[in-house]
Amino acid sequence: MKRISGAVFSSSGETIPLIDIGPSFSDDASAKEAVAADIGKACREIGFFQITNHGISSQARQGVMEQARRFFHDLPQAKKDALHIKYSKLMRGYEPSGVSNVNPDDWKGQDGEGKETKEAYNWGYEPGLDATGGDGNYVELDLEPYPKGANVWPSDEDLPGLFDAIRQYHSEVLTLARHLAGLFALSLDLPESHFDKMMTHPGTIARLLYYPPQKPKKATAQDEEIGLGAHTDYECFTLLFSSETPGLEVLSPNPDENGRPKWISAPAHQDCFTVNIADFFERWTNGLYKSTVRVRLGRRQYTVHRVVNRSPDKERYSVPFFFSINYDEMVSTLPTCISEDNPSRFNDIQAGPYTLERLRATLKDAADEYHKK
Ligand SMILES: O=C(O)CCC(=O)C(=O)O
Ligand SMILES: [Fe+2]
Repeated sequence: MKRISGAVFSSSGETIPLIDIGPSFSDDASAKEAVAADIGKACREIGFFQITNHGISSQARQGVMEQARRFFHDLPQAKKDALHIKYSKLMRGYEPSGVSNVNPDDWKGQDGEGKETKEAYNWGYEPGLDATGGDGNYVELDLEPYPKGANVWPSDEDLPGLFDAIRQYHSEVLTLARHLAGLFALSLDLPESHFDKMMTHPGTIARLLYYPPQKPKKATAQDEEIGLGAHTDYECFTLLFSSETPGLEVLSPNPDENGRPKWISAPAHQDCFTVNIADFFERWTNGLYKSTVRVRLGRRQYTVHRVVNRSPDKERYSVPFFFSINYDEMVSTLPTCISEDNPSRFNDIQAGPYTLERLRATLKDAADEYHKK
């Protein structure tokens, strides 16, 4: 066992490490290297960690949480329905429960009904959400240039202040994500600036998520209600902020004493962000950094994280931010992750088309018809 920044870290990955990234903002190269080393270790072992002293203002955090509550509670259903993702070919806007399942197994036996209870509101990068203003070359997931972004926002009359709160949150978190990308580079024996040229107009999808409290369980019910099924994320890494109702669960690399999957509940601290590695980065690092711990049991394969709001009376809200590089960027396996003994296991991939394909796979057939047109 090793203690990292106050958190108990077990080498078998039984807890989610907590890393104080404050020292990484100093000019002291060795302090930066030390934080990068802690991050690298967490990424190789479990692919999840939490960060404190991240620099995101409490105004940005509280502001976006307040807007999440207002979006799901105060906006009339008809106004939400007018923003339905079915009107957006990039799945921007309002996603009622039942429209998508991140785990395709969850469609089965549901008579076409989705199993997940979450509701979402999705948006993506636009230059106005980036503190740098972008480089003028943004292209979307489908590689089309949308100078103003493909987003669909509620009107300022319906939800005054929502756009401003989201703009502040998105731009602060994007600045942090670029900083973290530098630490990831250091942790992989690359210069800190290695990713800079690839994140001048980076794909960044974010969403407000709402998980209702658990309904009383029927005697006949087999399963608990799932907020968001077992899945991995698709991009480079995710930065998650949530309300204080816990719900995020991460699959342990070790099964429980009966050989069943063991889920670790992620603490929901108001001053922490949870960071996890996603599939694009796992491929890019030749599998060195884990987006997924897979446990095979019978015919089912369990993947790395899910959300179950177990509270009978408290709602959970969260705001994940999925960080990608520029969507038009094509990447080959990072040079420091390959050697003669460990050649690249993955083909070159382009960030936008890869992510779009993964997103579309979460939609049920009816919605697919629309989006695949
Ligand atoms: O809401 C959460 O806690 C996690 C959300 C998540 O895993 C996702 O949106 O991919
Ligand atoms: Fe996720």
